[in-house]
Amino acid sequence: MKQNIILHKNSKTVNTTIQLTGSKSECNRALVIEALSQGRVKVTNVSDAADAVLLANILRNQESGVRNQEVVTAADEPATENSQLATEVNIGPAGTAMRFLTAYFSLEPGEVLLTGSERMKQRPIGILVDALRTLGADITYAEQEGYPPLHIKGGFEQRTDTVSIKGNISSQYITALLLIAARLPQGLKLEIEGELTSRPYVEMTLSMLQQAGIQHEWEGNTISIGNQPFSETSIWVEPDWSAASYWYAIAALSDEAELFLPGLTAYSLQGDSVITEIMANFGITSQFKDGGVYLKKEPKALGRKDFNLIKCPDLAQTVIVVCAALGHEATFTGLETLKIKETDRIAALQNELGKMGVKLVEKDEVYTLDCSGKFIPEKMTIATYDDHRMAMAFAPLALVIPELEIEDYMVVEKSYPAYWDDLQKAGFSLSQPFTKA
Ligand SMILES: O=C(O)C1=C[C@@H](OP(=O)(O)O)[C@@H](O)[C@H](O)C1
Ligand SMILES: C=C(OP(=O)(O)O)C(=O)O
Repeated sequence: MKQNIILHKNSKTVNTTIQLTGSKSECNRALVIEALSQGRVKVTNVSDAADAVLLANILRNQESGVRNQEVVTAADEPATENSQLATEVNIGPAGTAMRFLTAYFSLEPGEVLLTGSERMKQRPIGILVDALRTLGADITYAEQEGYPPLHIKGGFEQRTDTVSIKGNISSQYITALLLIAARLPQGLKLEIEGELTSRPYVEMTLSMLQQAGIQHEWEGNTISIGNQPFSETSIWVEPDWSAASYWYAIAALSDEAELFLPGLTAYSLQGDSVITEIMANFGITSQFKDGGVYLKKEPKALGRKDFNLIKCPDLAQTVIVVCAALGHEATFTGLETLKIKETDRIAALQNELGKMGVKLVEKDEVYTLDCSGKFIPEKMTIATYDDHRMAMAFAPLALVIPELEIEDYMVVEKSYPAYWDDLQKAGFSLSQPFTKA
């Protein structure tokens, strides 16, 4: 059952140490690499993020041939005595896992019906399916053309080594293909058409493959990976910088803040570590020492007004909510992909910021905050739209709004299950709303 939570924060001071769980993005890549490496690569510091835990269960249970799921017949192929049975794999709301597994199950022998939550069935996957079909994969749509669920008959014979793919919809399609590339008999030459969105995520993939012994070349718009073996190695998953962004937001909305986040380094594979630069504009200093990062709030006039978030879309809600709370009328670009994430994040932000009189106005793909009608309500209830980042990005508003209610608070489990416990540790008080019997 979906439940709400009410947040209060009396003092505007925070001073604590928060140990963040492993990065969902790094962990999901590492798990796929581990599975593809046939026992050579081991993942350590597996994330507590529900999406990563689910992916680990699916991939690590495969040897038994069970994949931890019920065996069903694919919807587009009624059961007959001769038809093969497909194993149903349900990845819920995990977009990254959906995309990575589409490539993975195309490669590995076996038949799978890969499905997810209702929202997952609205998140496009046609670009990836087309690319895999060009390579030779056998994938059919079990419901709507271009969207999950997918019926995948694995173990395809490779037809070509060269595939062209649009870069501006989701980098996850590109990562999915790169992850399996070294196991393709002919390797892969991936030509990226047009602009590449979320580029640091592709760089993260290539770096992690390199850690596992897989070499690549990236020349112009083409990434090439030859058929090659994985090395014996272990991959340690760094703490999650996207999760760290909520602590930067908390610091930005506090009067005094001193926080220590162990395990985070300046040389992260995660593009979201750019939160250190973004939040420097809000007076938050980041000092890397003792194997982690110290955040400190320093008095500073708000400067920067333009934020291009094309490389770090998961920071959009964090940064936009902080700007709204501070009445900082900034403009944002690079937000095009937000409409196909866990929810339409643009619409969700517009609705929820509207509850404090702030507008997020779009013109020619430039989004501007209009704070002219901004007010601070005594109580505000935030809808979260099955999106963990809506809950986590709005919670810091408890530092400015006396009573903040967050709907369906358990949604944070997707990437940061300990979020509410950590807020309590930082001095936020949490209570369940009174519900009539
Ligand atoms: O590869 C990844 O781990 C991710 C890539 C990004 O998606 P897009 O490439 O679709 O923007 C990001 O939003 C998502 O949370 C994680
Ligand atoms: C977009 C996200 O995740 P995914 O695409 O993996 O569902 C996210 O974590 O913000």
